[in-house]
Amino acid sequence: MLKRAMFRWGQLCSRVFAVEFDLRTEPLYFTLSSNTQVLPHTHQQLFGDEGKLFSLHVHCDNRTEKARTHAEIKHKLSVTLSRDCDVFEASSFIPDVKNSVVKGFFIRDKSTTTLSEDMLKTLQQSKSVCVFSYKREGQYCWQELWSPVNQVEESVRQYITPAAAAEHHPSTLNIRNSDVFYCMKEAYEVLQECTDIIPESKEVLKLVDEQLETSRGDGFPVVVIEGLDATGKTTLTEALRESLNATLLKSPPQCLAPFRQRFDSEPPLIRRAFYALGNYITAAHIGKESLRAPVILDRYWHSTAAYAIATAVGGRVENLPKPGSELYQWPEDLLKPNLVLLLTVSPEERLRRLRGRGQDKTVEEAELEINQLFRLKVEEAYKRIQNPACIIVDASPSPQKVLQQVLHLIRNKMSLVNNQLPTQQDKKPCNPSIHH
Ligand SMILES: Nc1ncnc2c1ncn2[C@@H]1O[C@H](COP(=O)(O)OP(=O)(O)O)[C@@H](O)[C@H]1O
Ligand SMILES: Nc1ccn([C@@H]2O[C@H](COP(=O)(O)OP(=O)(O)O)[C@@H](O)[C@H]2O)c(=O)n1
Repeated sequence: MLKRAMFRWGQLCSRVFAVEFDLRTEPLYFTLSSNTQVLPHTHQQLFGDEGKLFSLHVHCDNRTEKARTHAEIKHKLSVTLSRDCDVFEASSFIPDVKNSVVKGFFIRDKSTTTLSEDMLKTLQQSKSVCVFSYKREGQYCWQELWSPVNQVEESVRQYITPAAAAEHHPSTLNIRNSDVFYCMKEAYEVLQECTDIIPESKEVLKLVDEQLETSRGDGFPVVVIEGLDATGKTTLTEALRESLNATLLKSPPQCLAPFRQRFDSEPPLIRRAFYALGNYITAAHIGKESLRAPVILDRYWHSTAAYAIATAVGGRVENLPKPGSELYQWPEDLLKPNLVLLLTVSPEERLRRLRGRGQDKTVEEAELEINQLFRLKVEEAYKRIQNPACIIVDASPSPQKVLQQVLHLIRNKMSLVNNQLPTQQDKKPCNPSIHH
């Protein structure tokens, strides 16, 4: 059974394994070979230490089950293992082949307890988890299928062989349709697959279905304000609404608010599909509202994609998909805004504003505070998104100055596309049911 499962990933020897040993450096890459290979210093750091070494990989055909199993294991490892255990994100992939990644973890257990073995034993009973152990012999190290009783049928000893860095970081290979969705159908299908395990999915899909096809003609301008938490989006969007007599919308829309907490606790595949669908509901609202007034949007697809990419991509900013990658392309079926503005402030000013506000942050935002790398990746991903790209706005001056600067940008842009900004009297009666 174990052996069969293993080969369902494709030939093991054509795969590269990556262990995120130190998030500030490249992952450690290795392949498997039947020949012995002296490990270089870099790999000795991982394999050369004392302790028991294991890796486990989640590989099942059902993507929602796979995503949930991976998240459950991650949680279990973090709450159960002792302090003497190091757990690293690990994956196996075929270089530069999309969707070839099998995600998992590498465990280095220096404790004298059997906690990790006990847990692996339980996990291994699941048909979707494959566990390897690593043994050292002088300067060599080999991998074999792990069994608690050392009785794995046909277990083959495969020597660890260092491999060159992949051109595309493995975590970028599975982004499309797992973390970022480029058409509504793909995100919709994910929630359809979860209706049994997450009953709220049905309600979300119903809300999506209720939105009519939207096509936007030559309505009023649509301006998106993006940025990390506490960069001043709420302050600015409110001020713009006043100044331009505009309609203020958000993504995710208010109608999804009751479901947000539920989906925020789900693994990325499901969580990101939820936010992706939120954009399509907001798009339908934009279509209607922009016929009668300018629309200001507090977050839209740039946020969905930038946060998803930055979370999916491990380690350094250099690991992000390269500028120009198709992963930064706006979905073809999602209504495009006329202008996207990215508010930026220095990390120090942002922290000052966060503290001043003193309110609860989402887990992700709390992570931003301690995780400079993540913050840098979100901002960089924002800047790489194309068609429409965002214009960067320095949001460190006073609210009034930021507003003036942004009004200037909007007026410039609108005179270029020949779009009129309305006067107070121009605003047409609104449909209160879609006011957010
Ligand atoms: N231009 C500004 N200068 C100084 N403080 C600001 C400015 N804009 C917003 N703030 C303050 O920073 C905090 C976060 O602003 P907010 O508009 O809520 O950000 P966001 O909606 O992006 O999370 C609030 O306390 C707000 O009063
Ligand atoms: N259009 C959007 C908006 C938010 N999001 C997600 O929601 C989180 C931020 O939302 P938030 O409500 O905490 O942001 P603020 O409006 O409080 O700054 C991000 O972490 C994104 O993962 C998204 O994916 N797409």
